[in-house]
Amino acid sequence: MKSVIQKATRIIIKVGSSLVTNDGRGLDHAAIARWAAQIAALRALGKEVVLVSSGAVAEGMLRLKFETRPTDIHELQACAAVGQMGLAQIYESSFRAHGLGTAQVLLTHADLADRERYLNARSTLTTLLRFGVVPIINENDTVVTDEIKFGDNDTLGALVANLIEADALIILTDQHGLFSADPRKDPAAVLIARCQAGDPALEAMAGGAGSSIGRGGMLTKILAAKRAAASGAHTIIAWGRDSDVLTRLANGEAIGTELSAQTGRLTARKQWMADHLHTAGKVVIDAGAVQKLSNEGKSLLPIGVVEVRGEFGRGAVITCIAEDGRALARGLSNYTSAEARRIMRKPSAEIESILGFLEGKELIHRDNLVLL
Ligand SMILES: Nc1ncnc2c1ncn2[C@@H]1O[C@H](COP(=O)(O)OP(=O)(O)O)[C@@H](O)[C@H]1O
Ligand SMILES: N[C@@H](CCC(=O)OP(=O)(O)O)C(=O)O
Repeated sequence: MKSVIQKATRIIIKVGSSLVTNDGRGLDHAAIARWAAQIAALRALGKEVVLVSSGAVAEGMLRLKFETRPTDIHELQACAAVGQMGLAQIYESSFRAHGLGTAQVLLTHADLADRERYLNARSTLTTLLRFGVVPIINENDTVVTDEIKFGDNDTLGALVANLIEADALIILTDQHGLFSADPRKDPAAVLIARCQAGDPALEAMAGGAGSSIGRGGMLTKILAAKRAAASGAHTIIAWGRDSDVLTRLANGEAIGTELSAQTGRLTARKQWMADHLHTAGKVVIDAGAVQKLSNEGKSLLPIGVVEVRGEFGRGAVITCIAEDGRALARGLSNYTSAEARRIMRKPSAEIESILGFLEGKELIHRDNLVLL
């Protein structure tokens, strides 16, 4: 049977500060070169990869000659800004050696909390993947304060997995995976090879960060796996210093800890939509569209829409109703209510000339549609 990583086509890989900066001694060029080579190999297998990299603060501290982590938020932010330049430079040159381009994406909490910005972040990331570029993500530390920080990149990695509906999240760290207790403190601790993401028993095993370099520790990794599982992504926690860790995973080797998601990607999305009680708007669809949706499992095209009710934005959950008022389905709209009114009853080939752009030839794609 194929492993989670063999099956995955879209993978988020998160690397922690201690790995990236050689425990705070400075950017680990050799390790970064090895990850770049392995990610190039994953891409050659047809997999899309997004890298979430920590290390800006640790690298900036070194460059600005801080012996200990500053407590002043602005000094920390200055470190992050300086260190991020180092990260961008080393990733760009390491991937370039394999003919791959990189793109820097710095995100804040506000970017993912606001629907419009969330959708923009999603479109940009998927566009970068389409261009064959490797997005390198970090938190935009220079503009966030403590209260609105993701705080740790394990959480950010999981949110990115949710954002672009990745199949898997690989968290590389300085331990071989999740142990029954913190191995730095308990020599009898044993590696947990497989478990279910979200199992509350795991939280009791995980402690905080093992060094002053890392932020999250194991608990944030366990919680990240739970969050990733909500959109159907499986998580692997593995030892990032293993020189072939990513290729071994891609070859189906069972290394590290696998935290499996209980629901598949599509099911998770459809469940989320089914749970959405308050929908922003409604579209009335004709008999032909009712047939396509209910009996043929097809997408909803604008041509089958006869009326748009309420106001909604792109990406809103809307309800599809038949002309007799029966609610039939719920789904994510590719267009705003105003745009939907302009393209309803029109063939999809005309969308671009009417609106000046094309978000999709469907008003609701069938992957984003759940029948009621
Ligand atoms: N149950 C556990 N299993 C493995 N590591 C644990 C556990 N509990 C706490 N840890 C600690 O978590 C550390 C990894 O987290 P962290 O230092 O934040 O790394 P990273 O920079 O990779 O995010 C390990 O070095 C380890 O000491
Ligand atoms: N944005 C911060 C990341 C902090 C962080 O989450 O560190 P880690 O626990 O090592 O993944 C930085 O680049 O320094």
